[in-house]
Amino acid sequence: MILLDGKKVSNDIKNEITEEVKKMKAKGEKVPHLAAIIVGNDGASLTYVASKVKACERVGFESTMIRMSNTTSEIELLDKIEELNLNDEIDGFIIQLPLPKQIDTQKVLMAVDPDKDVDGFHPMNFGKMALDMSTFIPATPFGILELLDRYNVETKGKHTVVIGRSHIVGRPMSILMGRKGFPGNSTVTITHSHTKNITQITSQADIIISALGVPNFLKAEMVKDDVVIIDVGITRVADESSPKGYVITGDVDFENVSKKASFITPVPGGVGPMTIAMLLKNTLLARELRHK
Ligand SMILES: Nc1nc2c(c(=O)[nH]1)N[C@@H](CN(C=O)c1ccc(C(=O)N[C@@H](CCC(=O)O)C(=O)O)cc1)CN2
Repeated sequence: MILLDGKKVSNDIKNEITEEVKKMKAKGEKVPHLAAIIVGNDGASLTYVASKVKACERVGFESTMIRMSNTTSEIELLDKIEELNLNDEIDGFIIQLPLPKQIDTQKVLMAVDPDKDVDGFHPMNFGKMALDMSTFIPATPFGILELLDRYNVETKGKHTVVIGRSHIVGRPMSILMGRKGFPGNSTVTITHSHTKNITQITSQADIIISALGVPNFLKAEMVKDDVVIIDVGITRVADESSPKGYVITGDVDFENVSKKASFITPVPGGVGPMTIAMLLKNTLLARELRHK
């Protein structure tokens, strides 16, 4: 079994981006600038945004974090987005999800200038991705592609089963794994909460990408030998014995499934760190596109 080490690969990517930024600085160019809007006080979201800011510092990007209260109205958020759309200093920005329930997420994401949409969530960028056009690919799916690529995991002609159909991971992942090219050329099945007899499907999969958010959902008896496992689950499970009071738990019963797998991502240290690294890649791309 080979561990798909997202922590290591994300570090490599950050080092590569750092070199690019040094070249930009040497030429007197302005470095990429990422902004992140966070609405409310969700602990996990605050951690992720803090990691994004820290990652920007590490590679030499500029960053701006914008905090808005939990009671922010949709109009207030749309005004802030328009401000960032028009701010020439900002190359790309994200709105950390999930948003409080008074805000229509889809409406807000559609207000982002597609050229600054480094999360790749705007319908125009999603459509371009589905049509194999060059665009911003959402960071988590982009990170999974990069991991498969760097470990040379064969995807052509394989049966990929995606568990979960979220707009952030499952849906884009199912499109990307079925597209022409590498990684891709896979035959894809997407499963969700209405899928009947999921074990019958997962047990035929060569590659399983699980983005369900149910800790330890995927058991050893649900997979075949030599399966490739990508675990996108990052649920905080209460655990008084741990210093933080919780442990990050994936969708996959790692201890038992790893005994059958050919490749597997750990949680933590797999897909999560890749998400941050690929956001930086998208921000670099946004900078390049705006100044070419
Ligand atoms: N606007 C966005 N919102 C959200 C996205 C996104 O891509 N854009 N994805 C997730 C959260 N997320 C990034 O925002 C994210 C999740 C997890 C990690 C990560 O590094 N996880 C670590 C564990 C971290 C911990 O201790 O909590 C790991 O898996 O090793 C990074 C980013 C939803 N919202």
